[in-house]
Amino acid sequence: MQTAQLEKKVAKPAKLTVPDFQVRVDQAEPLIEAKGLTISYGKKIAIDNIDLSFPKNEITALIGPSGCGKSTFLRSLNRMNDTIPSAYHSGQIIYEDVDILSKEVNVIALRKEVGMVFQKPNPFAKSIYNNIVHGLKFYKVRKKSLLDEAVENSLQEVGLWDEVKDRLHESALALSGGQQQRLSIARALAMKPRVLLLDEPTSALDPISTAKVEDLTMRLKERYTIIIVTHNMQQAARISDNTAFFLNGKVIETGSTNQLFTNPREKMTEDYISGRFG
Ligand SMILES: Nc1ncnc2c1ncn2[C@@H]1O[C@H](COP(=O)(O)OP(=O)(O)OP(=O)(O)O)[C@@H](O)[C@H]1O
Repeated sequence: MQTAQLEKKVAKPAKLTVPDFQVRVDQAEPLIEAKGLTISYGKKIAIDNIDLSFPKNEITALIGPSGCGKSTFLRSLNRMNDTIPSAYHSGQIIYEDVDILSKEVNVIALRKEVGMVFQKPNPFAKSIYNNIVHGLKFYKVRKKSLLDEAVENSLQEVGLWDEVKDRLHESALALSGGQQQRLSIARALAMKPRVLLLDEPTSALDPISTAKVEDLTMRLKERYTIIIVTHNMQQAARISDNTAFFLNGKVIETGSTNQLFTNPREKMTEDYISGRFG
């Protein structure tokens, strides 16, 4: 009942109506799809006419050498590039039959659906509790029982609840780096997104914390569609279902992770995954 109330409250914010992403299209494959996407920063083309789709409830890894456009592409999926004045795009990204790059799209509603976690853990300088409820309060969720429930559920989801339940009102900045990154994921999950974008989420973490975040990511795909940028090819091979290899702003090859790593179609993919460049 409480969860239903929470969903209702989060799903229907008073001012967010265009477009209504709450309409669920079950079994629609792919969930999100770039079509002829080009992104430039001024005259510099960072993403060059890419077509790429992301199956629902699967993990897709974006790999490629530094500067090939992986983060630019990832950020376009929830319109984070909007904050960069020189960024310009053409093409489409289709989600729920809507081109999310369209000017009419409500970007705040989009970012609730398509959550993002960054390379460095970035908890707010607030308590653990207030980190989790930050987005919900923005959506005018005020009832304490709903907020409490969201905090417990999302911390349980990332395996942090038992570690922090006795210090929810202490600063999130006192957590370890690995815990902070799981808190960042929990904060995104509290908004009940459908898609989770992870931009090198373990590159600042030690091996044990990395393993925890990898295990968590694999568990989360039951409920979320996950797109992860990683420089760590073992990580891509361990956790992803699909991999896209980027080079110079283009997707050179995409396919199942198993196929791409064991039997790449393209010579450039083979050279990259075997460490000949990058
Ligand atoms: N804000 C920006 N302004 C101008 N150019 C940018 C900006 N962000 C990225 N670029 C350029 O766009 C290209 C793609 O960068 P991007 O960060 O997307 O690559 P990446 O593959 O994610 O790299 P890395 O693996 O090093 O993070 C690079 O040439 C980069 O210098």
